[in-house]
Order: sequence, then C-alpha cells, then structure tokens
Amino acid sequence: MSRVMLYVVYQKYNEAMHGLALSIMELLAIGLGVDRMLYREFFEDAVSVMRTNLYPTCQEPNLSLGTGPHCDSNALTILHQDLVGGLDVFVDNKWQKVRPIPGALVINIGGVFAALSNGIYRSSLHRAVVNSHKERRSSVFFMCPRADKLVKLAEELVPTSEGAQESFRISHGQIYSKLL
Ligand SMILES: O=C(O)CCC(=O)C(=O)O
Ligand SMILES: [Fe+2]
Repeated sequence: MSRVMLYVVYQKYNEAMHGLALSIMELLAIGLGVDRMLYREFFEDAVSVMRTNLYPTCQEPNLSLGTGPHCDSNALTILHQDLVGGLDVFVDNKWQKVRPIPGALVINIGGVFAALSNGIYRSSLHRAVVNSHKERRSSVFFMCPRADKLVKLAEELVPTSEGAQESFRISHGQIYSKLL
C-alpha cells in the first residue's frame, strides 16, 4: 500500500473512531445522569492519538511483557485486537483475559474521564502479554481533550461541601504534567 493510501486509511479510521467515541460519550453522560450532550461537546475538538502495536513472538513469554501493567491516562480508549489474544485486565484481584471476539472493539475508560465522572467510572488496570507461537497486533485510538481544556466536574457531580468545586478544576495539561 502506498504512503498516500495508508494516510487516507489512517484518516478515515481516525474519523470513524472519533465519531464512535463521541457517541460513547453520550452514553456515559446518560449513565451519569448529566446533560446528554455535555461530554460530546467537550470532546468535539479532541486531540486524539492512534497507535498500532506489534508484539513479536517470544521464546520465553513468562519472562517478558508486551505492554506493562498501566491505566490509560487519556479520556477514552478504543482498542481493536486481532484474534491471537494477549490483552489482560486486572479484575477481582487477578489478571483475566480479554478474549478476542471477531469484529468487537474494547472500550477503556481513561484517567481524564475517571476525573470528569468524579471517580464513578474507573480507569482499569490492564496489560498485554506475548506468546511463543504467534505474533499479535492491536490498534488503539486514544481520545484526549485539548491540552488547554479545563477538566471540570458537571454541576450534578460536584460534592456539596464548600470549596470542593475549586479543587476539581484542573486543565488536561496539568493532569499530564502530574503524570509525567
Ligand atoms: O495491545 C494491547 O492489547 C494493549 C495496548 C494498550 O493497553 C495501550 O496501548 O495502552
Ligand atoms: Fe492501555
């Protein structure tokens, strides 16, 4: 595939994922009981990042990791994995496999949305492991608010104690600088 073709495919995939992420934002808003359009509008101008991961086979998979344990720090992640398997999520105090399902996408809440929802939604701990017989690929779309956006709780989610609202006002850039 030529570079131009690759770029067009990338752009189209990115646009489709952006649209899907905005629809998921509406569902999350409904779940939280806030204005349905709140997060869709907040993330309309999101600066998203896409990454493709390639995990080669490994002779000693037990001694190695593809992607180490982490919680995504962006707002929402949409992951497509091939059918090899290797994504694990930490639930009930143990690592559990996220079994690949043909045509299915994995949606992960990131740290920014966990903050926006006042911790009602959590960013899950996950990792990717390797194996000795088949290489694996995944492509990941990370939705992030623009770095200068103020990450602020919806009025309905603000704790009522005095001064609490101010303490929740933080820009996405500040969140990143705290994480780095
Ligand atoms: O490749 C995977 O299944 C996981 C990748 C991942 O968690 C990430 O890129 O943040
Ligand atoms: Fe991740």
